[in-house]
Amino acid sequence: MASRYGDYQLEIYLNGLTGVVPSHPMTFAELERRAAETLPPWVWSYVAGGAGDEHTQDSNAAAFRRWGIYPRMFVGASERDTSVDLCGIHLPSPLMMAPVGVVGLCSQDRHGDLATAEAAGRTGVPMIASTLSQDPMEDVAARFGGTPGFFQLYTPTDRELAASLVQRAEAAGYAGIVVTLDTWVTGWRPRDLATANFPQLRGHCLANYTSDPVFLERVGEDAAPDAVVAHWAGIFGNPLTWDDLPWLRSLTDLPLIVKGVCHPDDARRAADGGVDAIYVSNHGGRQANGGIPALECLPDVAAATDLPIVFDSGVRSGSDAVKALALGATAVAVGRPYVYGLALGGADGVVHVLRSMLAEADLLMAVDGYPSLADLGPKALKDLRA
Ligand SMILES: Cc1cc2nc3c(=O)[nH]c(=O)nc-3n(C[C@H](O)[C@H](O)[C@H](O)COP(=O)(O)O)c2cc1C
Ligand SMILES: O=C(O)C(=O)c1ccccc1
Repeated sequence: MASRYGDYQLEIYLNGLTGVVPSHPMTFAELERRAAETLPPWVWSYVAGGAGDEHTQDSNAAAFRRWGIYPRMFVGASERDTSVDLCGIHLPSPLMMAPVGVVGLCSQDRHGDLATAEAAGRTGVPMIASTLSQDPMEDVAARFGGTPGFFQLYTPTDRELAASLVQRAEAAGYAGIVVTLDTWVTGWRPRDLATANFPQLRGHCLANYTSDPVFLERVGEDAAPDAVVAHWAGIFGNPLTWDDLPWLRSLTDLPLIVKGVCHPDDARRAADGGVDAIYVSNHGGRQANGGIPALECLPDVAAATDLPIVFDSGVRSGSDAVKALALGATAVAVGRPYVYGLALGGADGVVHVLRSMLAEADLLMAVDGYPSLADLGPKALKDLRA
């Protein structure tokens, strides 16, 4: 399928002829600056912050500067094919929206999950809907408008609850399950500690639990908010081991994607355990500081497995996405950038951020002579550190 993502550029310039300039930022730096001004301080610090002194978080974005994309001439890449197949699911582009637990709180009406789902429907960019949402997963899925969606599972210690959440995702039409492995306990986050702020402990973003029959059976239909939070805090995180993988696999026939895998040995073992895709991520640097930029982990994981690979952590632009694809990702997810778009402009703001990223990537493939994603491999890149 030929992509027309670059047309967003023309649309913006043509609007300019009638005096209309884009109402949302055109760079990540400006997006971040304006989101900081717009979001309530306690939401901003939670979203923007990371683990420790945020060295890993900063390194995630900086790691893209190690690589330069070779421009190739006489290619005539006038049509680009950006479509991908992810576990049998056809996607018009390799871009995805990473699961963000507090996205619900990032729009003025506190229904940011629904606005994000609407943006998925308008762009064809899939949303990976977090377990931690302001609206139940069924209501989120109802807004996908034909774009496939994924459900991200935080595996609770209560196995029946885990099974119930996955069954609900299947019934609601989600196309795949993403199990996050790196966050069964919260990392050391100085910004949140300094403000003694943790949104879920204040009762936010627990709609998937309070709408779940198993959870309600445990706490009682009329449980007080404090009792809900206390029960949630008690069952939220399950420190899974390899022995749990057969059980996880048995929960669903949908594609199973494991998120947070950064070591090639873990990728091999997960593949042996029957998962359908590996999601390379260090949670945007929110969980462990002193780590490795996620992009640096990507080539080794890609070399270790034939499974499709989803990548996130530090992607801030279309050229970042192209580099991750060249280093072995099948699909690339963004976190904070679309959340900031949501904060500034609701669903329209998310659509703007996604279309801008897609347009930049598409035009880069045109200018640099890469007509399809298959043309983007390690040879498209120069290691500027070597
Ligand atoms: C505020 C916030 C909340 C997040 N919540 C979740 C979550 O609920 N589940 C999950 O798997 N990852 C969660 N993540 C991690 C993202 O899925 C993703 O790995 C990360 O944001 C990617 O890095 P980036 O923000 O640099 O693009 C969250 C990230 C942020 C910023
Ligand atoms: O904030 C996060 O990154 C996140 O996903 C999370 C959710 C619940 C508990 C701890 C971390």
